[in-house]
Amino acid sequence: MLRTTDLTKRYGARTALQSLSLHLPAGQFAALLGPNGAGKSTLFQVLTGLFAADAGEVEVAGHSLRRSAAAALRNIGVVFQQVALDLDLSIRRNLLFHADLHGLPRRLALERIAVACARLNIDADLERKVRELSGGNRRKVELVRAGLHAPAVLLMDEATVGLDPKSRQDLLAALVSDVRERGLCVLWATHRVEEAEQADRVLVLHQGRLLADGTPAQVGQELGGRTLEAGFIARTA
Ligand SMILES: Nc1ncnc2c1ncn2[C@@H]1O[C@H](COP(=O)(O)OP(=O)(O)OP(=O)(O)O)[C@@H](O)[C@H]1O
Repeated sequence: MLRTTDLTKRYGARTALQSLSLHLPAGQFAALLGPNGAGKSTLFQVLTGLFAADAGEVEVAGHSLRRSAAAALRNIGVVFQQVALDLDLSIRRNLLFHADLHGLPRRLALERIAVACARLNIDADLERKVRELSGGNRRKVELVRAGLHAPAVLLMDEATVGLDPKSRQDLLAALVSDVRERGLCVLWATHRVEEAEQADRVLVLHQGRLLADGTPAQVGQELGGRTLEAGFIARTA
């Protein structure tokens, strides 16, 4: 579903991604675990076409990002670290704007907005301006927006920042059901080991390279720790 082959990205003399090759199938919830500066955001910027890679290939749902960018990008939903909503528009207007960009029929868009907002408990606030919402609820609007065009691949960069424990749990439950029922492929960038432990698979990124790849238990062992956290800290500190 999502494949990178020998992906390399440099900023001047600094190499942020070094020959990174990954394959994530449909129906998998993968955590991209890396310390600050590992290259997680850079990978997302390359995957979403914001930056061109210096070398290597990206394929999304069978479409090459280089040769068929529009088709590849149609299959990606993304939540970046920074909030990117129009603060002076209501939740509904922000979401409809995104739906229009993707050419979603209005009735379908309204239906998906209603269902997704109810799932994350922000349906009572649909007409409120985003400026009036708490940081956590703004985050939820971004999450709804990322999934509105039903992408095959969802990229989440530190998606739970600002969410309280209950909201974090709701979000994870909603994602897991999309992964299991709809075959969604999720790549969840985080530096929180406890979040990575809930994923089907953990990819550990360090200094732009893949350090370990497997189930949370396998990766803990591969990194030589008694737990995933111990191994992660020992090898990336
Ligand atoms: N625009 C830029 N110009 C120069 N160097 C950059 C730029 N963006 C990132 N870097 C460098 O590239 C490397 C990877 O950074 P990146 O932001 O991708 O890491 P990250 O894993 O997302 O980190 P964090 O968890 O802190 O967000 C770091 O060494 C960073 O300093």
